[in-house]
Amino acid sequence: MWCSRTALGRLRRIAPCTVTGFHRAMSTLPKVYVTRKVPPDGLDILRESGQVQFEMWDSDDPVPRVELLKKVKGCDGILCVLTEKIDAQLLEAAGPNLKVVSTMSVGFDHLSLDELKKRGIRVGYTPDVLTDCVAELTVALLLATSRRLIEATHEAKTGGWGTWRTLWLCGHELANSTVGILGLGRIGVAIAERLKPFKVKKFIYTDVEQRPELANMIEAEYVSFDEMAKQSDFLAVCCALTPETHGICNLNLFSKMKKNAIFINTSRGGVVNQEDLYEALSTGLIAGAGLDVTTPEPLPTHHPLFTLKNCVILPHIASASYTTRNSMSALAANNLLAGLRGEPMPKELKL
Ligand SMILES: O=C(O)[C@H](O)CO
Repeated sequence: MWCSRTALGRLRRIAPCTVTGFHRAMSTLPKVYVTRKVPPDGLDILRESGQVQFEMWDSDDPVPRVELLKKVKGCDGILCVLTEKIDAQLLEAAGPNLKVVSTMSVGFDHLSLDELKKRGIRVGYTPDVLTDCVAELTVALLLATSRRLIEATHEAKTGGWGTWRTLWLCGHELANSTVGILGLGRIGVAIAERLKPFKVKKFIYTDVEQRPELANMIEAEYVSFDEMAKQSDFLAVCCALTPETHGICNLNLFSKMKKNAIFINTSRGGVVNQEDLYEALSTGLIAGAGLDVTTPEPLPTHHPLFTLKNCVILPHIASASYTTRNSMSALAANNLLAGLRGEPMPKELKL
């Protein structure tokens, strides 16, 4: 069902539509496929633009690949989320009309950038609008891990709470600590800004190159990867997943970290070697880990990491606030429409 504005545009959900004269009149509008039921703000923008006709996979679950390959055929634009692999096979299936791919995510490791570039397809993504939300969740996860909140509520609920004990459920505090940031960007800065009032002593960061402008905002010192491992009491991973960062958090890193260190990852699961992390956590190389992202997602419930009390695992919810998810969907829609008009996108990925 292909939908546009006016009568159909007023529908909050995309209801199945029958082919009518109205649809035939729309048939010259650029065709867009939306790969998931995205939050309403973005859908309203698409409908009210009058600029496109679009079809949406109207579900919270991912569109099956076979269906996706069928649906993108002949499309001018695709609005996707991070579970859809936009690779050579999909771009071939879409065909030569495809001009814009707009992802409702700041991460773009699901997009084959080389293949997109080769075909001159422009790419929109959604940085900035999720920075506060992701930073907030990162701090929550860090505290939940370092102060053992999940273990503590479990003990309270299940009869483990006996008398007050001097070292029971002790964790590690932020006051006077050194916080390391692996990959300093907007999100790393926002995390540091939130952690500063907890009386953190020092922020350090490492990256492929120094980022003086961002670092100055939080008075962070640039250090080598090894120094970051050695000095950090808390280490927050904020880098994008690229071939260079794939598996970068491995035994080499964990074995250099302090025994009281807390490792936090809200970027992508692929930056972590999970077997090595399991070893580090289970042998006491580091004190704890908080993960919002894993490989794969969802992480199977029988995965060894779930057996560890010192590992807190969340189901990729860092940007999950109503406000942020709506802003992401609105930005993704606006990127798509601008790209199809041949104008600069509000947030375009430079390929
Ligand atoms: O890449 C992103 O946008 C996050 O991982 C999900 O919000």
